[in-house]
Order: sequence, then structure tokens, then C-alpha cells
Amino acid sequence: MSHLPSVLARRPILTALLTAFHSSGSADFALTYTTAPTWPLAGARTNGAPRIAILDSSFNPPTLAHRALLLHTLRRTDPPTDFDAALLLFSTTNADKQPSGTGPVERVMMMELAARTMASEISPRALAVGVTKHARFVDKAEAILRSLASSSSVTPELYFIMGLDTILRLFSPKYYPGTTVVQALGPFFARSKVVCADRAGVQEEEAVRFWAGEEVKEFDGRVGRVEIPEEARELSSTRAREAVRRGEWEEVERIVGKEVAQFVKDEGLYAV
Ligand SMILES: Nc1ncnc2c1ncn2[C@@H]1O[C@H](COP(=O)(O)OP(=O)(O)OP(=O)(O)O)[C@@H](O)[C@H]1O
Ligand SMILES: NC(=O)c1ccc[n+]([C@@H]2O[C@H](COP(=O)(O)O)[C@@H](O)[C@H]2O)c1
Repeated sequence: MSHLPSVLARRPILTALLTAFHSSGSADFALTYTTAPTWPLAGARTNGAPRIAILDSSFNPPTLAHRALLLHTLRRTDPPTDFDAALLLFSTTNADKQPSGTGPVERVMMMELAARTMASEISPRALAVGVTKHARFVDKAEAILRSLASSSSVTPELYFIMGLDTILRLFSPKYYPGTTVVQALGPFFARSKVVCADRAGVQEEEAVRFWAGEEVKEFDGRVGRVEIPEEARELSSTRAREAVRRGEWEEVERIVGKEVAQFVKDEGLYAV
């Protein structure tokens, strides 16, 4: 069954929602779609803090690597963890880049498309799509926790999934002027954990240096690992955009899957 018609019908609602979110002085986290109205409470566990696996990405466009990161985190992390819910999260600001490629409405439409194609594999856990205005993980975590505490009195444990290139930037001092990395990340790691996947393109020595470093050791037990299949490791949004520009639609489909590829083609995204 194609999810495209349902997502295309969402455009006016999403446009209004994102405009209101953008102009609100106070909102810094909002959900656009959930598979269960009680998200994040749809899992089997009934006691303890609900655990939410969060895939934060620019989704420019969503790829099958993003899908693999989320599904493999839910199935086998080291150490093994039971999750109650999952969240695809998009930030309207990025820590390093100016917005380019596509606007927020198309990004969220593609995220919702990806979410609908994954929902049955994630079930019985609840899956949501959300947006935040924050670029740094420390601020994203705070916004999500604050929002859930005010709307549902739930205090979940957040697990941020990221590739090695991103965990290197989470621990980079350039994002925390006026303080040390350990001080800046202390409150974040008190309530959240990180699940990290190796990423093609990161130099071996840089990876070895990072894992042996004092800063990551400071948060021992708060950083887990996940492996994704070989074929997903080399996929990236950049490669998908380049394949669109070359008009190689089979390659685009191999990187992003059938439905997102169709959306990108129909909407004329990334063509120039
Ligand atoms: N193939 C992959 N292997 C491991 N981690 C990945 C992979 N693709 C994306 N990630 C991770 O997923 C998160 C979101 O990725 P992001 O949105 O930056 O995708 P991207 O493909 O790197 O995008 P772009 O090519 O536009 O820079 C990041 O933490 C990134 O490290
Ligand atoms: N120190 C940090 O918290 C930090 C550093 C770099 C990127 N990020 C975020 O990671 C996500 C992925 O970033 P890229 O799209 O640049 O790969 C974005 O939301 C970005 O803002 C966070």
C-alpha cells in the first residue's frame, strides 16, 4: 500500500503547523505525527521511565541508513535495551549549516512518509515525528523533556542515535564556548544516553582517539553502540541528492527507498 496520498493530503495542515511553530516565541518542540495518541506510552513496559529512541537528522532526504539506524537500535544495541517509543526529529536550525535543499514542510512530509513505512516494524512501540528549534543535542533533550513533563507528566529516558561523525561533534568544544565539554554535557547525560554507529568516511585514527579519550570515559555507561548492515553504511543524503541531479532514479531508490524517491521525483526536489 502506498502512503504517498495520505502524506500529500497533509501538506496544508503541516504548512499551518510549521508556520505557527516558527512564529511562536515559546514553542521549541512539537509533534506532527504519532502512531498512538498516547505516545510515548504504547510499549509493553508499564513501570519505570519510558525509553525513547530518537533519530535526529536533517532528513534532506531521509535515507535507508536512517531507517537502519533506528530499526537496529530498537532490535540490538550494546548493551541490550528495551524501548517503548521512537521519534524522528528534525531541527529547523542546524549547528553547522544554513538551510538548503528543501524547506521544512517537505522535510516533515518525507519524515512522515518514512515513519509510515516503518510503523509496522516498530510496533508495538509508538512512533512519532517531531520538530525542534534547537541545533545542539543538549538543548534538544531539554526541550523534549520539558514538553513531555508539561503535557503528560512523563519523565522518559532519551536515547539519541547518531553516527560517529556526529558523536565527534557532540563532544567538540567549539559548540560550548565558555565552558568545558564535560561540564556542558553533564546535565545532558544525566537524563539522556547516546547510541553510536560507526560511519564510513571517519578516519580510523580519529575514531580510536575519540573512544580512548578522557571525555567519553567521563560518561561511561551512557554511550552504547549499534551496528547497521554493511549495505546501509555507505548511504547518505548527500549521495541521494547527487544521484537526483544526475537523474539516476534507480540509485536514488536504492538510497532512500521507493516512496521517498517517488516523492522527491514528483516534487522536483534537489534537481538543481
Ligand atoms: N550511513 C550511515 N552510517 C552511520 N550513521 C549515519 C549514516 N547516515 C546517517 N548517519 C547518522 O544519522 C544522523 C543524521 O544524519 P544526517 O541527517 O546528517 O544524514 P547524512 O546522510 O549524513 O546527511 P548529509 O549527507 O546531508 O550530510 C547523524 O548522526 C549521522 O551520523
Ligand atoms: N554539539 C552538538 O550538539 C551538535 C554538533 C553538530 C551537529 N549537531 C546536530 O546534529 C544533527 C545532524 O547534523 P548534520 O546534518 O550537520 O549532520 C543536526 O541537528 C545538527 O544541528 C549537534
